[in-house]
Amino acid sequence: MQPTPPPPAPVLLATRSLQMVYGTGPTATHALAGVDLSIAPAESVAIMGPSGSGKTTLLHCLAGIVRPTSGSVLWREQDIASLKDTQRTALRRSDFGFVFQSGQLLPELPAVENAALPLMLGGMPRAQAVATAAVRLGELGLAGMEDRRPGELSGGQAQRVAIARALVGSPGVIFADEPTGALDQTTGAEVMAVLTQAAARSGAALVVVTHDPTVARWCSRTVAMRDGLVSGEFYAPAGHQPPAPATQQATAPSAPQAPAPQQAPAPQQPGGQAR
Ligand SMILES: Nc1ncnc2c1ncn2[C@@H]1O[C@H](COP(=O)(O)OP(=O)(O)OP(=O)(O)O)[C@@H](O)[C@H]1O
Repeated sequence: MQPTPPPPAPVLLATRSLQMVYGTGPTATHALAGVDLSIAPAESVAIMGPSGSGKTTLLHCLAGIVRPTSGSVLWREQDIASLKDTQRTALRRSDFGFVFQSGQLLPELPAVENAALPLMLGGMPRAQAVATAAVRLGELGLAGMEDRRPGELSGGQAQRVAIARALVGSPGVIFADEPTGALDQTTGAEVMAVLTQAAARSGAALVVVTHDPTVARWCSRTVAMRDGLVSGEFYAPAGHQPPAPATQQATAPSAPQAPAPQQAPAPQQPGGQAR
């Protein structure tokens, strides 16, 4: 008797035959050459690859920041590549969160207002938005720092504010482009601990573009890119737990105690479960 195949994993976000060409004629750059990718709800996916392989272009297409040349981007089965710019902007505000490398906070606003911005832009009254953002900051270990301006925060604290801002509207997915790129290794590990735990707690999927294999190890899957195509996928073993943060203070106070570290497969090395 044949065993019953497992049910297909649910899909939150997907690309189908995704192509992105910058420019025309002989100078055209084929940044994405036909990418098929499916991301499940609450999954964490790292996108790695050499410089110029198309990682950021893929992230921008997934997030509806740019419109692909051809192919589709399916968000909850809706093709967002065919939406008008105003519709994609509204979708980004309501359903997506973003964390970038650095410099993303408004320097004149206190931390809590930076974190509250997506809610205020969505029409929530200021007092309610600020109160909601303050709760998020507290969850991420920033209680007492609500009134500090970005210039009064460390790089790691500023990234926590950015993570709070990304999560404040309870998005279905968070996109992070080199979120630790401006940080040292220890602070970067702390930020990845906070980011992955906070995304998991809120049930959001996470898509991280990174050059750094130690960042990718925080994710349950690594997608390798080369020349605008997916060249391999590596899954962390079942029960994968990310590496323990460098210090216990690295985790948000409300986060569960990190279990003993269990090594995820190094991306792009034999031993990972390529599919
Ligand atoms: N706006 C643009 N106009 C023209 N070409 C672009 C544009 N953005 C990206 N490209 C080109 O598309 C290709 C893929 O770029 P992309 O930034 O997606 O790669 P990447 O893997 O993220 O690179 P990196 O790791 O260096 O950030 C590169 O050849 C790049 O030069």
